[in-house]
Amino acid sequence: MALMSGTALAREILDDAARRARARTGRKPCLATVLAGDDPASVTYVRMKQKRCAATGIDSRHVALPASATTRELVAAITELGEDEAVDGILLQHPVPRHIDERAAFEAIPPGKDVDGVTMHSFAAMAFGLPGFVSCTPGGIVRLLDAHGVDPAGQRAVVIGRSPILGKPAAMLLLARDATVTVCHSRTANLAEHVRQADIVVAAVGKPEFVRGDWIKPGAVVVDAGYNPGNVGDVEFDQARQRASLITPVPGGVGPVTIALLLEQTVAAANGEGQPEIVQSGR
Ligand SMILES: Nc1nc(=O)c2c([nH]1)NC[C@@H]1CN(c3ccc(C(=O)N[C@@H](CCC(=O)O)C(=O)O)cc3)C=[N+]21
Repeated sequence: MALMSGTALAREILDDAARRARARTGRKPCLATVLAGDDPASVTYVRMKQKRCAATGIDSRHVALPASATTRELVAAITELGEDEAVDGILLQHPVPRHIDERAAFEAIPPGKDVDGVTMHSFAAMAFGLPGFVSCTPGGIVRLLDAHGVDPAGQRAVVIGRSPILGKPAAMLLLARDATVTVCHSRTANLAEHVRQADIVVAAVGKPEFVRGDWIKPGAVVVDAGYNPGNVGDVEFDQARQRASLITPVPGGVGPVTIALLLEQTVAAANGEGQPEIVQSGR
């Protein structure tokens, strides 16, 4: 078993982003973070993102809305950031309070500022293999595989979880890399049987140690994208590591790479790169 560490890769991505910040504009890029409510885990995650911005030469601006904010109020706040020329990227922290229409809020982010890759535009571009911003955790997973010499082409990949910003886009990106992708979820029958067949396992359920170590096929590559309180992943790490050829630790695996991608895409947005293009057939 070898560890698929994310800290070194994140460092590389961030160093590169820091070097390219200001390249075109002469000013620092700016990431706006938006948080509705005061969920303690979300507050911590947003703070981590802001700290990483500061260390990378990226300005950040924070918009805090009360948990009682309406969909209209959240959409209005995001629309304003979208129109603000000083803002290059917008991150709306997920999850939002239950009464808010999260999809409507995400769609208020203009595609060119969707550095978190959460809009329908970004998802479609990702699914069609067109230029655009990728969802940060799924993008980070593919970068981790690349950095460790894992080519998904022709491999059986099992993604556990189908959330709009994690499992589903992760499946699309693995498909784009020619993996044979199975998406498992809460209604999947015989989950263990699916996982036992997998050359690459991506765990994105959000349940601590939900994926049992003895489900892992010997030699498989295991990516744990679970964020649970207390820094516990979705995979039973100690048991899984005895079977896996490569496995991401938690912490120090997918998490740091996720944030690195967010900042990389913020710099790209500021430099006018990754700007989604409308593709016309010309026919
Ligand atoms: N719109 C949106 N985009 C997101 O990307 C998003 C989100 N909402 N909501 C919540 C999840 C969670 N998330 C994490 C990112 C990095 C770490 C991370 O770097 N964790 C450190 C540990 C941190 C610690 O020590 O507490 C690690 O894994 O090494 C964790 C969690 C992004 N998310």
